Amino acid sequence: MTSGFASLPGTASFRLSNARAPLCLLDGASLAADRDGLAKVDIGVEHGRIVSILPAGTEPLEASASFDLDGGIVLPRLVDCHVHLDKGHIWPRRRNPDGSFMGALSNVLIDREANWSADDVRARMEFGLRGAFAHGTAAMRTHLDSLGKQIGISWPVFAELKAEWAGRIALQASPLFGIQFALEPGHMRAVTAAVKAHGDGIFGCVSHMIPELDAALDLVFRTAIENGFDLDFHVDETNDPEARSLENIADAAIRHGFAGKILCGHCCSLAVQQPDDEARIISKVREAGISVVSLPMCNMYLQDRAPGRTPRWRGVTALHELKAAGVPVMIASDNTRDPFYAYGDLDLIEVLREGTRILQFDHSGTDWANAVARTPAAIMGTTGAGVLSPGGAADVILTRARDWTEFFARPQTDRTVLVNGRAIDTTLPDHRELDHLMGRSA
Ligand SMILES: Nc1ccnc(=O)[nH]1
Repeated sequence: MTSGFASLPGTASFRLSNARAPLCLLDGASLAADRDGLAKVDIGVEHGRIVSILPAGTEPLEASASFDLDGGIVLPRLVDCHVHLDKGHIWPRRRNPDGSFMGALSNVLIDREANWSADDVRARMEFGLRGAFAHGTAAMRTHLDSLGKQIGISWPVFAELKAEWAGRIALQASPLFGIQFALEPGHMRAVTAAVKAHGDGIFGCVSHMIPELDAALDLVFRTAIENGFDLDFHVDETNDPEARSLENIADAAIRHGFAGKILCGHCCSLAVQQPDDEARIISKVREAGISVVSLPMCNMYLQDRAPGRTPRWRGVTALHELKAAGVPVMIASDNTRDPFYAYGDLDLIEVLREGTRILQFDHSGTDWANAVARTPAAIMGTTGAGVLSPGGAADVILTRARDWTEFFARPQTDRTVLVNGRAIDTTLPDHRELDHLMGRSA
């Protein structure tokens, strides 16, 4: 058992004193922030809930019932709105031979066909959930590969895990398949039935520039409207400027007067458009009420890769421009140790650190913590997650870092994670636990 650097009072009521918290993630308090956008606060906890957030030093402390953060940053537990738990950790048995997008797609397909039984999917998803929980994740949306026989395997496993993990991680799923399959009525019926039986009212697919794109999008939007689904798309994950399916999605949303939420992931090729095209597409995205999640670690891994050539592009979408236009923007983990991304551990502090470097969040405002907290919580409808608010659960990540440079300089592996006011075990699952599924021995 490890629970990080902080040893909290064992009482039902205590105070987290002299903490720094991002002002953008504090609700219900009027506070001043420093130049990093951090406010010095004392957080009162009673019976697992936050009862007060006051400027540090407002009320005298009883030393016995407080933990002094000594200026350390605290965050709410975080929200990961785009992951692939069903693919996670297959790398040892099915690598990506060249690190390319096509290499990822074809090797996942081979592994899925050969190995993705209910037991296999369950063990790997559970491994991912255990790590994410230990790192301090409160809510997560996973995509589930939804083609053929896999629909009947992965969705029931997902539903079981969602029930088992309720109260620890709020889990959602969205289906994943190439949009060409939207043209097959039998496929759409099967996926719709799986979402209705096991899902969370979220439907989606991967949009490509197929000739029938608009007709296929109409089928997807009609399915969503008939069933009251929100939508979640994988969009334009390529450096080909001809890939503008984001615009087709925005047009379809406007054409259908779609009232649900739409989350578009990746949108890489938006960053390689001519300025006029980029501005037009962003303005339609805004008008259509679409939110965008960038996946910086996976995008940098897969994009702009060619043998013997040094990459010149970071692979990420035009996230600053989208944000400036008023589009809700987020970042998330995406894949973990599978052919789409060889690394990763569902640690949103890593994602925020890498996102800060890859997307240069620094020098561009102090509210980027929203991108792994408040904004994805709103998109996922997980009320209360991703913010620190009086009345809310005392779900808090405690760190020793006093400003963003200390925070991002180190991986914060000594963090303490509170769930309902109690420190959880932050020991990570051992990769060896999956050896029996990988045909591997130590
Ligand atoms: N980046 C990704 C695209 C499609 N599927 C994945 O698992 N990951």
